[in-house]
Amino acid sequence: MAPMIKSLSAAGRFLEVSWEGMDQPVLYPALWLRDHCHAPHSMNQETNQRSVDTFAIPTDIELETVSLDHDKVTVHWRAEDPASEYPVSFLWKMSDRKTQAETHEKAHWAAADLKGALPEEDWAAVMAEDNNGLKSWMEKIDLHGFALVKGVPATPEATQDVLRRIGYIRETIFGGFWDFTANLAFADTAYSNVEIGPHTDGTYSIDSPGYQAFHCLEFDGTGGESIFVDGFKVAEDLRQSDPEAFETLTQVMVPAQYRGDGAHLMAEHPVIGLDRQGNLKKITYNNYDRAPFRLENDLQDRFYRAIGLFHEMINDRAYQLRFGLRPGTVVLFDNWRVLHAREAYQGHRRLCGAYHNKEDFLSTLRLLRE
Ligand SMILES: C[N+](C)(C)CCCC[C@H](N)C(=O)O
Ligand SMILES: O=C(O)CCC(=O)C(=O)O
Repeated sequence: MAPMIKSLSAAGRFLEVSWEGMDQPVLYPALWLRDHCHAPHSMNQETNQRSVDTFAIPTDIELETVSLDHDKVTVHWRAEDPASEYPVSFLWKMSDRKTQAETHEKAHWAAADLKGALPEEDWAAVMAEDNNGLKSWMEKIDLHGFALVKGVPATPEATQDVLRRIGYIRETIFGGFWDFTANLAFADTAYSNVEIGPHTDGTYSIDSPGYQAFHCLEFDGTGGESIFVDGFKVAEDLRQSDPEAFETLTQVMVPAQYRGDGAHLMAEHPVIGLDRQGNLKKITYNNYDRAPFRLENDLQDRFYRAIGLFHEMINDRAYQLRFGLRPGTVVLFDNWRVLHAREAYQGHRRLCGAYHNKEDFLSTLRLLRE
C-alpha cells in the first residue's frame, strides 16, 4: 500500500516526490517517466502493454508541471507530448531501485527447525473457492520451500485437481501428470525401487521445473522413506564455513544430460545460482545426471572438493527432513531450492505427481497477493 505523497515537483529533468515516512525525496527521470506513461495514448489499456514509441521520445525531454489528484499523478511536458498519467501505486512500487525484485522472506531450515511441525494445509481449505487456503499453502511453499496438503483423496484425479489450483502442469519427456510405480517406464531410477540420494530434478533442462509434487497413492512394502533438504540453508552454511567452495559452486557451470526415451537433453547450471544482488536463486544438483566435462586441472580439483563438501552436507541427517509419503498427503516443493531423495524400498509403491514452471507458480502467488 503506497504511503501518502507529502509533496511533488517538476524539476525539469526529474519529477521529485517526497513520500510520507521517507527521509529523502525520490527522483524519477523525465525520459523514464515518459516511457512509462499509463495514459491511453502511451499504454494499451486492454493489455497493459507499452504503446508509446520509446525511441521517438526526445532524450532531453523535460517536465513542465505536475499535479496530484487522489491516486493519480499527471505530468505536463515542455515538448508537445500529451500529458502523462501515473497511478500513485506505480510510482511507489518504482520508488526504490534496489528493491525491484519481489523480495519475500525465505525461512531457511535444518531438520530440527521443522521436525514435528511441517508446513501444511487441509485439502478442503486449498480447494475452497475463496482462495484463502490456496494462498496460505502457496505462501508456506514460498517461505519454507515446501508444504503438505493433508486429507487429499488418494486418487490421481483429486491430486490433479489440487495441483491445478496453482496453474497448468508442466509437460516434460515424462509427460504431464505422472502416475508411476517401479516399472522402469522411463530410463530413470525414479521408476525403480533403488535408493536415490538428494538431488534436484531437471538439471539437464535449460528451464528446470520450478516445483514438483508427489502423492503416494498406494504403498505396501518397506523402506522408501522420503528425504527433503533445504538447499538454501546448506548453501548459506557453506558460504560461511568455506567461502572458496561456495564461490566455486557459484562459478562452475555444470553440464547435465538425459539420454533415453527418444531424447538427449542437455543444459548447464552452477550448483549454486545467485541473482544480481548475490542472493540465492537456484540450487541445481544431481550427481547421477552430471554430464562428463573437463575443467582446468586446478579448478577441477577445487570443483571436486566443493561438490564433495556439498554432497557431505546434503547427506548429513542434521539437514534432512525424513518422512514416508503416504496416501492422503500431497507434498509440493520448490525444485529450485529443496533437494529430495528416497530410500530404497521393497514391495509395491504407486506415486503420482507433476511439475510446475517457476514462473507459473509465482504468477499465481503474485495475483493472490494483490
Ligand atoms: C517424472 N518423475 C518425477 C516421476 C521422475 C523424473 C525423473 C527425474 C530425474 N531423476 C531428474 O533428476 O531430473
Ligand atoms: O520416488 C520418489 O520418492 C522420488 C523419485 C525421484 O527422486 C524423482 O522422481 O525425482
